[in-house]
Amino acid sequence: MQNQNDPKIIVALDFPSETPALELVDKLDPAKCRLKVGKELFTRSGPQLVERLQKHGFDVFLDLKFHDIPNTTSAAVAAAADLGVWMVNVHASGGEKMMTACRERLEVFGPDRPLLIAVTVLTSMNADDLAGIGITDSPEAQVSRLATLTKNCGLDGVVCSAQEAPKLKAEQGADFQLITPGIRPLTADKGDQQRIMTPTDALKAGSDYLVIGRPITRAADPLAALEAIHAEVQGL
Ligand SMILES: O=c1ccn([C@@H]2O[C@H](COP(=O)(O)O)[C@@H](O)[C@H]2O)c(=O)[nH]1
Repeated sequence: MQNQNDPKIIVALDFPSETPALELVDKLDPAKCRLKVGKELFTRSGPQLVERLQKHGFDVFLDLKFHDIPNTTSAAVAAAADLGVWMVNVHASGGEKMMTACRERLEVFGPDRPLLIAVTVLTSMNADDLAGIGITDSPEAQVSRLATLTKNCGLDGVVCSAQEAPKLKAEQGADFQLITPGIRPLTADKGDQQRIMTPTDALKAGSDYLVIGRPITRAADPLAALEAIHAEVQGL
């Protein structure tokens, strides 16, 4: 069930175990943020933790970025739907057949199905990284191509950098959801992210949801860091 407040900030719970994750979650308000469970925490703590977070009232984005053959991937998104998550994702580079199979598999879950989105180009990648895997187009062009494929397969949106948001909103329309990691307040470390934007600029550029991890979770006072971002974007 979707959070009626529709908070735009998704806190990435990238922790090595559920103890520090729950320590932070206990201080958070589900009216003000959603939570993302990714590969590390899910591999450690599994579906039980996701259920626990949901019982606390949080919408959960299960960020496992499935990438496999259509039969395997569609079964995995159905398992995520059974778990009751708000959002689940696959890699767009898995292609048309895989994404279509996933979308079709979720139809039986009706209107309460999770949002199904596809990762375009990881925000940690720049043009050189793309060239390294044989893609000579710019990240922006590759993101556009994969977003068009994703929309044609009937998915709800993509993971991209906020830098690509204006182009994608123009090309794919306002309803196509843009979930943007690589969010960095001005004072935050870039870390391994390449295509970054501040929370304010990202929302102004057309991001629907901001995925924010280390600027909150590694802050000396994570709650204060989240509150500062929340205050910054309030009313945008
Ligand atoms: O392209 C992508 C797709 C997913 N992510 C995930 O988002 C968070 C970002 O965390 P930060 O600490 O704010 O960098 C992380 O869980 C990634 O797995 C991404 O960064 N880029």
